[in-house]
Amino acid sequence: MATLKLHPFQDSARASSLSVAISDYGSGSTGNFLSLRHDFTRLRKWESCRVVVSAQGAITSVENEKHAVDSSKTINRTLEEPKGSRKDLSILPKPLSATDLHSPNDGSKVRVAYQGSPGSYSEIAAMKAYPKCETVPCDDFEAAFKAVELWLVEKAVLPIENSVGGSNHRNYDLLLRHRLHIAGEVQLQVNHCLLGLQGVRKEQLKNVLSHPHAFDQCEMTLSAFGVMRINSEDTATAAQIVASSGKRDTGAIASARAAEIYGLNILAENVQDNDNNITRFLILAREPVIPGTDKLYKTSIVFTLEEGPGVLFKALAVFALREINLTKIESRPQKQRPLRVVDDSNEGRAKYFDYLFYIDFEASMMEPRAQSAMAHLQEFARFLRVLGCYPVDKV
Ligand SMILES: O=C(O)C(=O)C[C@]1(C(=O)O)C=C[C@@H](O)C=C1
Repeated sequence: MATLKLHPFQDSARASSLSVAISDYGSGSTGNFLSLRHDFTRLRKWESCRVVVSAQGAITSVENEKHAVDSSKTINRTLEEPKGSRKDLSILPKPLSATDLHSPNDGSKVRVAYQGSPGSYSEIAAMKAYPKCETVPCDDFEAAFKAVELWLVEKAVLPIENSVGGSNHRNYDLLLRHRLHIAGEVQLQVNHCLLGLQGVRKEQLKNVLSHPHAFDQCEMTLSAFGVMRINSEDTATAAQIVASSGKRDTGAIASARAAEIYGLNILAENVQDNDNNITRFLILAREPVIPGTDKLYKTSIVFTLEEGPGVLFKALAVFALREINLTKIESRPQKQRPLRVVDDSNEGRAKYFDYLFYIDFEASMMEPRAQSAMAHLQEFARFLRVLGCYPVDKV
């Protein structure tokens, strides 16, 4: 007997069976799949359930969990087996078949992982990129990366920068830690709404829940409003908590879609400080996009440089010399080697901080000027990786 805790990976409105992964994500093992035949149609997308499986692999009970969002990992499930019990051979990995791996080009049936709950901006971005996709909520970004790596989904969408708040640093670090490719970008106009329970007026609110980035984007509005801010995992989870708490003095900043999903009232629209509040998301995939020259392409790279005067200037010159426009530059500490010793000849040791440079430039890797710029950069970069070359998106 084993107990599994899972979230549906298929559109629960249609799912009659689920394929779930039971794996140790820490070791990066793959392919531990178990097929469950059960009618999960009453399980809503953001809910989890507890499934008890017999030694023969049959489902003996399915309990719907009351609380909508579970703090345990969405993707990382464990098989709890009582100590000393016989090994359950029926749950050994089932080989993937060609149909499991099939991913059509029209966007339908494409499964896209994102961090947060249904109604979050990341989910909205996934639906902008693949209107017919099946969106898969994940507890955190790490889980979204792993869902792609383990073939549970085809793509992951994650926010990387916002026109007002700037970069999402953690996601830059994750890009390097994992070996996924950037297969596209999504530019999304983010219009925040102030949400509350039905019949509540905005003057009644004492607390507002939301994601810290959403708070940053609504700084002036919230300061004028004088409410207590409470951080949540994402904006849609904030809306969900308000809906389930029943607290009339608590509101959320989230999308209009979140209001609809969780049955909240929109108390105010467009509460962001700047009308041009645009968040840029990256689409990650196991395979790179084969770049073309048919439309405008962007290339994202990351590199480190040797120590020396003007090295960053030289690195940037490889683009300027070829008239290649840079759209983003970001530097992040090298977590593996944050410091480098530059002089230990005198007393003490001179140490500099060691940085990684992330650059986005407007050119396709199919263009000779982009290829020669990379060859030129490689001459003095200690490390260089092309993260992806993908079509430019517009709002
Ligand atoms: O909280 C959400 O809904 C998200 O999708 C995350 C996120 C972010 O991290 O920047 C995405 C878009 C908005 O900028 C606000 C929040």
